[in-house]
Amino acid sequence: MRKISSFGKEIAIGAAIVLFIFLLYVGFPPAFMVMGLLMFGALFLFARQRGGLAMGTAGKKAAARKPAYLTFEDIGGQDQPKRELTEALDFLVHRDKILKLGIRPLKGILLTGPPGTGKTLLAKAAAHHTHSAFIAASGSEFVEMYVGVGAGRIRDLFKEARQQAVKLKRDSAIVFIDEIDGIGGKRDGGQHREYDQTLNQLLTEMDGVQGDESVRVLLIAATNRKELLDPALLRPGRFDRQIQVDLPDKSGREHILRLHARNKPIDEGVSLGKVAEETFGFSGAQLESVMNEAAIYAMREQSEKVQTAHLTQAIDKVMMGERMDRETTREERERVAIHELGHAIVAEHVRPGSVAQVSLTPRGQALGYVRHHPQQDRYLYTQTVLEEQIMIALGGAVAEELNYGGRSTGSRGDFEQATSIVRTLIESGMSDLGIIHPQALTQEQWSRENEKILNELTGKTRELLGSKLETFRGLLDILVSEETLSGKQLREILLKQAA
Ligand SMILES: Nc1ncnc2c1ncn2[C@@H]1O[C@H](COP(=O)(O)OP(=O)(O)OP(=O)(O)O)[C@@H](O)[C@H]1O
Ligand SMILES: [Zn+2]
Repeated sequence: MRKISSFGKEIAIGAAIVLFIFLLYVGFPPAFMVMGLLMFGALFLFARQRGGLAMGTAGKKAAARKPAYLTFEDIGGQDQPKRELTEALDFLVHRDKILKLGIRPLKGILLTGPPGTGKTLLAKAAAHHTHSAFIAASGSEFVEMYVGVGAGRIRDLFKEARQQAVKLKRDSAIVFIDEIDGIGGKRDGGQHREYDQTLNQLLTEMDGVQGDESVRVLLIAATNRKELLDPALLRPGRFDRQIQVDLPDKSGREHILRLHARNKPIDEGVSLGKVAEETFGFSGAQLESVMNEAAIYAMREQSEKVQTAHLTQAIDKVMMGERMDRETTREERERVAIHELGHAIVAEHVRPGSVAQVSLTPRGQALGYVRHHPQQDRYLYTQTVLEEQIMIALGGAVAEELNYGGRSTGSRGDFEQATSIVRTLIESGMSDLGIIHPQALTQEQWSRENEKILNELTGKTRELLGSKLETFRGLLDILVSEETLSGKQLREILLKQAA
């Protein structure tokens, strides 16, 4: 919350306390105490409202978020992004040195990666690290119908950042814009002017032509769809640094869980390392939910500590999302469709002609499925074949992640399948461990290798599907309305898109 609103709140609280003391002092009957309480409430609301009204539109949502006080130590995992970010920030910290050497000052840092991985946290920590003022907004706040409004808001945002820095006696400010693709997406020919103006204003602010050099403004932006960004934004002098923020690996997950367990009584029997193992593919935000939900389960059972069972329940709940025995909505069907298309597109890519049908009809536990042409029984599998199978299995979750930023329960069976193929790879000596006796492998070695292989193949799958996001749209419409898509249809559309 910014100065103005906390100031108002202080007045309100102060006034209420004075009133209370007064009432106590004169010994009024209880009815007056009730009145005092009511007045306290009214004053409090008034102060809040005043604080809100006094804020600019662009800054309002930003100010509703938490303040910037957060350090890199409060962020779990993400060692590489943290390192890259602090290196980049040195340019801001050692400003004089940089100027002396004639190095072009850093204008922007782009954080890319799936939602909930801590991009916002990194930006806040960056502000703390560089003693900068911090102001945040989301790209979606600038999308307006009227020409010039979005551009004006960008101008206000940067102005506000500079003013705040002056007020806090800082010589730099960090502006954080989440979902930058909302403003800086590719301009394809027919785009209307409003959009161009907003982006142009952003570029102008980044170039810093307004000359007030007493405060340096650094833009940190985040997106989970970098491929949609206008190339103008990616030119040197704009986002000079691009930092990939991925889903946390196992040790990262454990670190994040630990951070979110800090304020909770955890039973000695709980192994957060185990929880980390069971949450492959979870984002930091999902892990935070797991800890929170577990504490809620503990409370419900009137347990004083969070126990393993609570955590297990919480993992299930977070995986399931909101979905619980009710009819599927269009939204859900779209999600299932995206998931199944992920499997199908990877399958067609690694084994052309192999998909027989993609269907959204629930079958058994699954809400959708991909049917493959029967393959000849194989007795020998090469490493490539096994890796392709793993990629097909991962395709569903990766497609969801690329299109929605998160995963769902739908992928649980897929991960089990992927893991069991990984086991085959390792046990037949096709992993980096070489030829080993399976029994000689410790649990730790096993899961490290498993994680490594899965991460690598997830990356490959992501690359493959990431280049086909357009195709998803077209296929999605057909699949959701028809509920099935034949292998032939799929191949035709894939070919057309590739042409
Ligand atoms: N690395 C992490 N360490 C600790 N907590 C994390 C981490 N990543 C995410 N979280 C938790 O998830 C919440 C959301 O993270 P954050 O807003 O930084 O994600 P984001 O990458 O900016 O996502 P989005 O793109 O959806 O805005 C945080 O407030 C925090 O509770
Ligand atoms: Zn699946």
